[in-house]
Amino acid sequence: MQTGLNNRCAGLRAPQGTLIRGQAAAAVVPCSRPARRVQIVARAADANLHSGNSSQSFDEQHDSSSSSSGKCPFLAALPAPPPAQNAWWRRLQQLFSPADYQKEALGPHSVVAAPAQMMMPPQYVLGTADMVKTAFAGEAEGLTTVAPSGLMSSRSLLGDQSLLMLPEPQHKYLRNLIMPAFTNEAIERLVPRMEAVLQRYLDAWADAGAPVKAHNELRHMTFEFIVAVVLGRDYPEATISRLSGLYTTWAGGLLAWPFIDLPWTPFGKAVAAKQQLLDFFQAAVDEARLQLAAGHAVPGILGSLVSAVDEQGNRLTDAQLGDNLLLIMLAGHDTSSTTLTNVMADLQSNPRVVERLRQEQQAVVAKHGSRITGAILKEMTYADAVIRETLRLHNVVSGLMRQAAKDFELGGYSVPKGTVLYLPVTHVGLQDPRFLEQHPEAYAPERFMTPEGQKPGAQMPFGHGPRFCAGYAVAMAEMKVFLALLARGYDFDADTNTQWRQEIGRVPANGLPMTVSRRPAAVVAGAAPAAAARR
Ligand code: HEM
Repeated sequence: MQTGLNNRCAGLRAPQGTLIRGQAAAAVVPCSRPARRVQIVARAADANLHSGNSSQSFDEQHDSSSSSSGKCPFLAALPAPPPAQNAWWRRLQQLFSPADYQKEALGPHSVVAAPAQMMMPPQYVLGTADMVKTAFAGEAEGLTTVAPSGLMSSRSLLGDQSLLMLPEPQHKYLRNLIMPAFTNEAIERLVPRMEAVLQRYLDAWADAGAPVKAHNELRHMTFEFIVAVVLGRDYPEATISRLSGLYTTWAGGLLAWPFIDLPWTPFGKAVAAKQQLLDFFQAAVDEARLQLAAGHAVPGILGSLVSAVDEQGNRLTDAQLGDNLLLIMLAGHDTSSTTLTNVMADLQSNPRVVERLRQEQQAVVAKHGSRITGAILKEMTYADAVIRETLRLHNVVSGLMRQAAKDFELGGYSVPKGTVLYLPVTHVGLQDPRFLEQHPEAYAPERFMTPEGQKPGAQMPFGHGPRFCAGYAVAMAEMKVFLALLARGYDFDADTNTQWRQEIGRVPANGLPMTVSRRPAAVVAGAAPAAAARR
């Protein structure tokens, strides 16, 4: 399939008729260049896709239309967005309090230009869900591209073949090979393993007989979980600890300026940790390939990855597997653990929500027994809404970047090629028009249970478009299994009296001390009246 793009200079179209804070967003700009077709479906035969040569930039591969000398006169006549409402140094706030930064920068505007910084491309902050979605989706049409990370560390630590590093169409090609590992059927097979890992942690906390630091424990739990579901087997505790330590060192290197690769620098240590992780994955990949060749089913996400074949019969290379196993493990544990930490704090503050979670579990257990399957998870609509509500208020990925791959128009403003687009996912989620009249500051999972609330609306905690979170279904299954087991079998009491600081999402300064105890067996079977979490 080829998707054609009519390359008028109105490349990025805001939805027709959208009114953006009093300004009509042009749907089609009346300034045509000859239409140009953009190949967006990846085949191995496409330029160097399988060998993975991604050194050529997206622009070099695809765009010769919007050089500065050939600007569309219509676009040239459009204004630039108004300047951001806050001083340049307030951009630091982006790191510590992203939601406040996003709100202040935008003020009453739908899009603003962040203060210029020397040697840096211009940056626009987009303030409506429609604009943000259009920028995300524009990548599939060749109008935006993943923003180059300002961090030198990213490419060397994430690897050339990481989905996060690849522009289109290489990204799409690789994603098509990777995604079968994340289908509903693939996840269905993982549910028993998920349940076993999560149950073990809950039991250990109950057996501790003393408060555990929930945030740290949830990080361990989600790490062990992701190792188990990706590699499809259990490893001894010593191996998990070693891998977890290597991950911490490796991920720390992404921000370890100066990026000097010497054995004693944090960056050098991260490079060494990455190599050890890749060696570990390579051994698992070699073993999985042997099993596959011998006609055995290979478990876990790795099993699907080593089995994946493109239409020319190519399989994922060692580099593609290594870089993306690194990514899946990184993307798949701190995000979930931080979300679950926030869920625990939100539940602690809202006993009525705990009560309703328990009622849902009693109904599910009464209908299906205590076994959890993928189909049964779908019936846990309240647990689903709880996670969505926590992500609405305490989103982990607060903002994302894209870059204009050519000149285009957005909401009546010109966006020159190269402009970095900051997509303030948290801000637009908090401004979701569906909830503005419904106490948006309140914790109310029920808002996601109406037919209207079930639509995505302005909520994009997992992104949107071609790079939508690959592990979305795994993450939701993991968090729902955890909530189901918790509500069925345990009481908890968490100390939410703490400061929250911004890391990957907001994390509690006190680590969220939490006491866990088992509930009477009758409650698990759905016979006893549900009680709220102890306060
Ligand atoms: C609460 C949990 C999670 C949240 C909030 C989350 C959020 C996100 C977001 C916002 C993106 C889009 C990045 C972009 O557009 O540039 C993303 C991408 C990704 N996520 Fe997640 N994620 C979560 C869990 C997971 C899990 C459990 C896995 C793996 C099992 C995973 C694997 C990935 C991968 C591989 C990508 C890159 C996709 C691509 O570039 O095509 N994530 N995630």
